[in-house]
Amino acid sequence: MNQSELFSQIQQKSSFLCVGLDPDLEKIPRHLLSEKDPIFSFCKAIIEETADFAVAYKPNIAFFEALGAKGWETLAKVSELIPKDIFTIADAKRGDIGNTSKLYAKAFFESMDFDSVTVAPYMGKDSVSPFLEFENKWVILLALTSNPGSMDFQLIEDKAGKPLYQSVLEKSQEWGSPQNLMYVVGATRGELIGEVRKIAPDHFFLVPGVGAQGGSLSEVAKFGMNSSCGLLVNSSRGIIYASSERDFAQVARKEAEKLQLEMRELLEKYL
Ligand SMILES: O=c1ccn([C@@H]2O[C@H](COP(=O)(O)O)[C@@H](O)[C@H]2O)c(=O)[nH]1
Repeated sequence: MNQSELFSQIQQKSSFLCVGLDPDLEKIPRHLLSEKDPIFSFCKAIIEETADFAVAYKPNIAFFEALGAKGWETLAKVSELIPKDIFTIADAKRGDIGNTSKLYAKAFFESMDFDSVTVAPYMGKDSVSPFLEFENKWVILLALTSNPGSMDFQLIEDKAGKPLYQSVLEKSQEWGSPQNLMYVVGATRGELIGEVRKIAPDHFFLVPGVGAQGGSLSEVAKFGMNSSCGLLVNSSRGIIYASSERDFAQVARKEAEKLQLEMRELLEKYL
């Protein structure tokens, strides 16, 4: 999916919601545990109920690979289930020497047909470029993450007072373009989202951290939206674990709809 197709989905659905699929056997409703593949049944129900409001799904690979070979099979089945007009993100946070990154890219873009994969910038250009070589696929580079530990490295300033995350944004724009490179920017970072937007005016941001991590959707829109929206705002636990009972999928639908209604207003306000 290219940038204008993504923007057109956002306009059609009046939504920039990404539903995060973080299925944990210890958290999914107990009645599903008797099913042949409880994680698949859980994700299927969530996707079916939330697809009207979502423009992206983000399976976090950790929750699947923790289950071994079976988890990878489930991930493949789940990714095939996502409607084709909805953007898919493999949240895998990969990146290694070029030779190895090439195989990570093949895993997510060829063996499975994800539109994008999250990548860590730490190993530099040759670790990121192999992902960028795939046509019509996206790298989503970690820039300013939502967790408290982002302070440890990302906010450290160089001698000129420039924080590391800003160097990541500037340097990486030499590797990819707004057509194949997005950035992870945490919803918990408040006004700093505006600083990121100044450095990367045309790139899409994947913004995790609303809901369970306490980030504010209205602040994200205020500081981060551009003329093509430029935002995919993720909520995982706030949607998928809103109920742990038999009604979990219907309650997830209500939570997704609530976010979409807020997003509709924000799109009307800022676009
Ligand atoms: O900076 C980051 C990067 C990735 N994540 C991931 O997004 C979801 C957030 O889940 P919630 O339940 O909505 O908090 C999860 O998969 C994280 O691994 C992030 O939170 N922050």
